[in-house]
Amino acid sequence: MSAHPVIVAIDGPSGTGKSSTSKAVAARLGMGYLDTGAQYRAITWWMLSNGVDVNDPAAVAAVAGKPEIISGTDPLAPTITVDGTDVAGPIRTAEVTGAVSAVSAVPAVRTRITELQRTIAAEAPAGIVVEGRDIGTTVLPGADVKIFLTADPEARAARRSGELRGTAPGAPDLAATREALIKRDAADSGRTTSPLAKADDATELDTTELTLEQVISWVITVVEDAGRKQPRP
Ligand SMILES: Nc1ncnc2c1ncn2[C@@H]1O[C@H](COP(=O)(O)OP(=O)(O)O)[C@@H](O)[C@H]1O
Ligand SMILES: Nc1ccn([C@@H]2O[C@H](COP(=O)(O)OP(=O)(O)O)[C@@H](O)[C@H]2O)c(=O)n1
Repeated sequence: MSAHPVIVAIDGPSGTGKSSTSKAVAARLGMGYLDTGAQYRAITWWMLSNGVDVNDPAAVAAVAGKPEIISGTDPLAPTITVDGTDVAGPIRTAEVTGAVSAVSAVPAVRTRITELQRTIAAEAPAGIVVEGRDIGTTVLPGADVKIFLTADPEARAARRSGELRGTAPGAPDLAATREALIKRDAADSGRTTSPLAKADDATELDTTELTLEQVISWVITVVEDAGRKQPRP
């Protein structure tokens, strides 16, 4: 369909539908999928597991190069390991969620993870959908398609809360989930190094009133249009 493998960047705050949309789009178009939040969660998990003070940026920076993080990019079965250990479950705990913004704000962490992300995207044979906070602005500024998803905080909290109730017994209630989500968004948007932001050339979609299927269809149309506009090989 195109001259080179298509690269799609999907950014936005928590609970806007980035992961669900990106996975489905990648699966239906036969592309790879990369969850960059999982990588920041993985390095955070390693810091916590090794007794590193996550609120001490110098301590985090000093060991940022140590863990080996490997992401599997099959959208039907994405994987994440740290030094060979499968951490797909442990990276979703409230402890990691509460610490990830502090760890991901450390420039040495971002440099390391950004390099990893660029290598994965460059090596994706059939193109890739990469989702996160700074993909369109910093990681892959030359992406073929850039999308910025948004949704009202109430909708985002309700979605996240429903998801946690389904997977984690004893999960926090809606108000607590909403508060934690708003706090994390503020930290992610306010940090100095590559904050959560919409790239100037990204297309924004408010998903508040849309079903997941509507969002997926819309993104697929945008990606297919971009593929058609590319020069013939
Ligand atoms: N448009 C939507 N309408 C309703 N629920 C949605 C929508 N998009 C995503 N969800 C649900 O919201 C939750 C969070 O979505 P997710 O894709 O993980 O968001 P993000 O990656 O942006 O944090 C999931 O349970 C997902 O099924
Ligand atoms: N490209 C990215 C992706 C995630 N992150 C960080 O990683 C955290 C977890 O990302 P995530 O995508 O798993 O978050 P959820 O919204 O899915 O809970 C974010 O809150 C950011 O602190 C980042 O800094 N840059």
